[in-house]
Amino acid sequence: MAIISSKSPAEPDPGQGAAAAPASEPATKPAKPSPSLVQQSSATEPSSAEEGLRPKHLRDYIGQTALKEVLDIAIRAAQSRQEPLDHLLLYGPPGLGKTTMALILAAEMGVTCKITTAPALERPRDIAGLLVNLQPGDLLFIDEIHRLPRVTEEILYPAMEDARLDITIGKGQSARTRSIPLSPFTLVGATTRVGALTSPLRDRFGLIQRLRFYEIDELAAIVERTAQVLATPITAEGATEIARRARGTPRIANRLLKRVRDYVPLKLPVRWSQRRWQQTRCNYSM
Ligand SMILES: Nc1ncnc2c1ncn2[C@@H]1O[C@H](COP(=O)(O)OP(=O)(O)OP(=O)(O)O)[C@@H](O)[C@H]1O
Ligand SMILES: [Mg+2]
Repeated sequence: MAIISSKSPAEPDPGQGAAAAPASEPATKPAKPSPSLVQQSSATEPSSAEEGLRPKHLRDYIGQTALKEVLDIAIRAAQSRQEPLDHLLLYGPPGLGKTTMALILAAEMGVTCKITTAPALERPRDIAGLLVNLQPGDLLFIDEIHRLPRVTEEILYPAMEDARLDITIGKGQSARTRSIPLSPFTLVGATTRVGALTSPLRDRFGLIQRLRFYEIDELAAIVERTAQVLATPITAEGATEIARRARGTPRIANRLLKRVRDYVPLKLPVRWSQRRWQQTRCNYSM
């Protein structure tokens, strides 16, 4: 997976951020995170086509009933205690909604979601820079967390457990460790390979949740919702036909819907325009 990059005008030049430091430099100078390491979620500006299709609230997230129940309780408990949500590990095959759920959790908690991916956190100072810049309650989402380098992972241990960043100053016998307090935060890790996580890292997550493949009726509901977002008329039978071919995966269902949307107006133009007309009549109660 490519490193996420979203540079806003206010952000520093990538050449001056953490990513520009020499690879041998130890975690002594946590810097402002480079925009190539972190992306901030935005409810108003979808950064890609997929982004715009993501449900924004737990109530719009279709299926995964058991997961939603667990997270709903966790959210309400954290809010009543005015604490950040417990660290959460989401695992399951690609395209089932892990990133979507992380963004929803941040929205439900009313906090900022900072998104990064494990391969972007090569050096200790990459993760250190991210951690020290977190605001109280922020949600840090690390995708492909099973790919974290060992040295980065070890920095996360005290950060997750005690909201503390331990940094080593100097080398060899003169090396000293200094602790910097961090803002309390929530780490959400996502992985398709939970078995590849080390147990010290896995054990530091308060919640470990698996995403399951979706049932046909759930996928059909997702297709209907996506069709609505894309302003594409679709029948219940059509949504079910797409759902049947989606291999239990919302991303595949949405992709198939987009292909059907391209195909129908070209191959079945008359029926398409009739349906469009009916839909318009319906919308405006003509
Ligand atoms: N429960 C859901 N309800 C509605 N849409 C969903 C749901 N789950 C996933 N989607 C849609 O499927 C697409 C893929 O979801 P997402 O990117 O969250 O998957 P992922 O598990 O993070 O995949 P990967 O492992 O490849 O990173 C999104 O565009 C989202 O709109
Ligand atoms: Mg994802």
